[in-house]
Amino acid sequence: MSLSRFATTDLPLAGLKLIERQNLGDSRGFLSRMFCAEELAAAGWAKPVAQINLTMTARKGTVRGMHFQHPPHSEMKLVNCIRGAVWDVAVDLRADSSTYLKWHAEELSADNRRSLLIPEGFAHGFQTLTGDCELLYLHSVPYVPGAEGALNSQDAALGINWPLEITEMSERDRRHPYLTEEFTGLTP
Ligand SMILES: Cc1cn([C@H]2C[C@H](O)[C@@H](COP(=O)(O)OP(=O)(O)O[C@H]3O[C@H](C)C(=O)[C@H](O)[C@H]3O)O2)c(=O)[nH]c1=O
Repeated sequence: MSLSRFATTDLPLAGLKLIERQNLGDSRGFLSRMFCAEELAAAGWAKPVAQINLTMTARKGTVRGMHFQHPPHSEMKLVNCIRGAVWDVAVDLRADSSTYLKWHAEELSADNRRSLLIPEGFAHGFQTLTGDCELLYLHSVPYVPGAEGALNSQDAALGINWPLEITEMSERDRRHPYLTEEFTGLTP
């Protein structure tokens, strides 16, 4: 049996990866590995896990995001959906990237066991496709409130095509600024 517990797919934004967890099932149920430093180093996860967060979002159609941390607190995120299903979006904010301000989305769900490995320099957000969605985040650096940055998920300059009518968003997320020329991207 292969020791690999993950299938990794390169996505159109350099460094962004789709990680599919393998289930080892038997008559009792299954075992699924959520993280492996050695295997995921090959997919680009180059630091220890600094923090793990769990969020639950009750209402279908809710949007959270688009969040990032400013350098030097830029973070890698491994976003896992362990209950329900979400439309998970990463936006490339790397100032020197050929895909600067481009976004890519994947459907992550407890059933498809897919995760998004998001490199430093990206904003992240999602929309719930079901009720009671739980996301388990692995972060490569601690949460630094003063380093938080965000883009507005509705910004036409990003043009994110959210799949459902938006049913809920935090006031803080509603008020994130729209992009102006002053924003020139993130540099490490
Ligand atoms: C991110 C974070 C937040 N907090 C506190 C700050 C607020 O008092 C409260 C909720 O924070 P926020 O509204 O930013 O949480 P979300 O909007 O769900 O942010 C999450 O969703 C988007 C899509 C993401 O990508 C973030 O990484 C992820 O954490 O938790 C913490 O204490 N630690 C943390 O690591």
